[in-house]
Amino acid sequence: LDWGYTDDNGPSTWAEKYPLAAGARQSPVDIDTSKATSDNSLVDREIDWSYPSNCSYRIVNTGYGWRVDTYGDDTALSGGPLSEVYKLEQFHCHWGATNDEGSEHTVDGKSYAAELHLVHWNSEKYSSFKEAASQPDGLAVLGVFMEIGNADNAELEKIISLIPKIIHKGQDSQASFDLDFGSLLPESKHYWTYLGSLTTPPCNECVIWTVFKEPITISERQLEVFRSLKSVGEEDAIEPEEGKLVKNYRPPLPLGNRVLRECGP
Ligand SMILES: NS(O)(O)c1ccc(OCc2cn(-c3ccccc3)nn2)cc1
Ligand SMILES: [Zn+2]
Repeated sequence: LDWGYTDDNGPSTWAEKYPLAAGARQSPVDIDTSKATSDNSLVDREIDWSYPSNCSYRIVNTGYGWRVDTYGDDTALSGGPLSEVYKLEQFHCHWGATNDEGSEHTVDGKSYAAELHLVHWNSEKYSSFKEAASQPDGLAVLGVFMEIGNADNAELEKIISLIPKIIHKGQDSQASFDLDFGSLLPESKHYWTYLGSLTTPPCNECVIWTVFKEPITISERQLEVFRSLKSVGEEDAIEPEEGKLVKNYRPPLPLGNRVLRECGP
């Protein structure tokens, strides 16, 4: 792997091959709640999403985690900090080896056990995800914190049940399940928003981030399934315990002189 999350290819080494990783508009950041400024324009234009209740998906092991590719047709994200309508491209998750780490964004220094990212691209201004990913307003990512709860997350379970089919890097599985995205998002629409980047190489500074304040819950068992994914292909004959994707989060980068806005208490 030319980049990853181990000591020899992890976040502190990325800038060697991916110079954007050393930029001034990088993500994630620590959300210092005392620095957040509330902004009436965010309140006036409520963030709004519409996702289909059921459509076909492809889940893939990228070597860095699992990713569900949606075929963004009748999806739409607008309002809040966004000036155009964005389409859902994919969603994925970041987690840690233990439950006291794993999220990418932190809140006043606190980490959550995992963080879900719903990745959208500006289909009003650009003609593809890849084109949008090289523009400063190209992507809109919704970040949802995940904390450990007793109950399984029923919607996530539909995804987790497919993970045993994609244990090795490069494996994928086609599934058409009816996914209620609404329940992958918290009840409260309160959020923080700032301008940032992809949190993995090539670290393009193309993301308008919206991080919800309220976490959703996931069970310890479900998180363990995430950690059973491997970062190597089936053909890489290595020890069974080696190559496990036990963590895939980038620690926070400085907010610098960026504005951090919030909507809702
Ligand atoms: N973790 S996250 O939600 O920030 C996040 C979201 C999306 C990402 O896309 C990776 C990517 C970008 N490109 C790309 C290709 C051609 C041109 C430009 C970009 N290819 N793969 C990475 C991290
Ligand atoms: Zn992500």
